[in-house]
Amino acid sequence: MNSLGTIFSFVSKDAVNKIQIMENYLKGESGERYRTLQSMVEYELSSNLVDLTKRGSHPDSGCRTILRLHRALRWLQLFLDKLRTSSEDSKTSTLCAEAYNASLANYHPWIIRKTATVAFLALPVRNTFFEVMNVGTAEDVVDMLGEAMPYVSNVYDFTQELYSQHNLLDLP
Ligand SMILES: CCCCCCCCCCCCC/C=C/[C@@H](O)[C@H](COP(=O)(O)O)NC(=O)CCCCCCCCCCCCCCC
Repeated sequence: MNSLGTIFSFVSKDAVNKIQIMENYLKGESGERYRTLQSMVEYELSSNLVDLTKRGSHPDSGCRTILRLHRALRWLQLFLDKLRTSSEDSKTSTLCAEAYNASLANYHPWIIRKTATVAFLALPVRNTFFEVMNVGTAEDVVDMLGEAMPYVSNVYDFTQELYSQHNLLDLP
């Protein structure tokens, strides 16, 4: 992200902030409960640590923080798949915007959507983007993405199922 330029700092700042929230829970006195998604959900729900309908005394619960990152993982899943199946002359900005509009955009206010759309325009063409990813040739990247995709999908599907069971997919 950082190698893509400061224009994406508003994205990585938010992601880093949310990861920091989860790391703090893991280091906290109930750290044990945050070792798995299931135990986090059970612990926070049974201890009333989640704002279920509107943001209140638990604005940064583990459940809502993971949900925000889970939605971003959906964007990443779509974006990586488009990268993997795109042609040489595809524009990363288009692939990124299509993935964003089909996922995260639905949860962001107008101003974030506009900022993100402008930021995407700064993305390099596909092969330059692959060089930035520093994984090797375009073929190496496509192979690596093909290997990584099942893991990304497994994590996404597992979280989606767990959150859907506990009706946590719309946390404020
Ligand atoms: C490769 C270029 C990366 C472009 C990133 C596309 C995602 C654009 C996200 C724009 C939103 C960022 C601003 C944050 C807004 C937050 O309000 C919003 C809601 O949280 P809140 O309810 O606490 O406020 N936050 C979120 O939706 C979470 C955003 C987290 C984005 C993480 C993106 C990770 C990107 C990983 C890059 C991998 C590059 C690909 C390499 C093969």
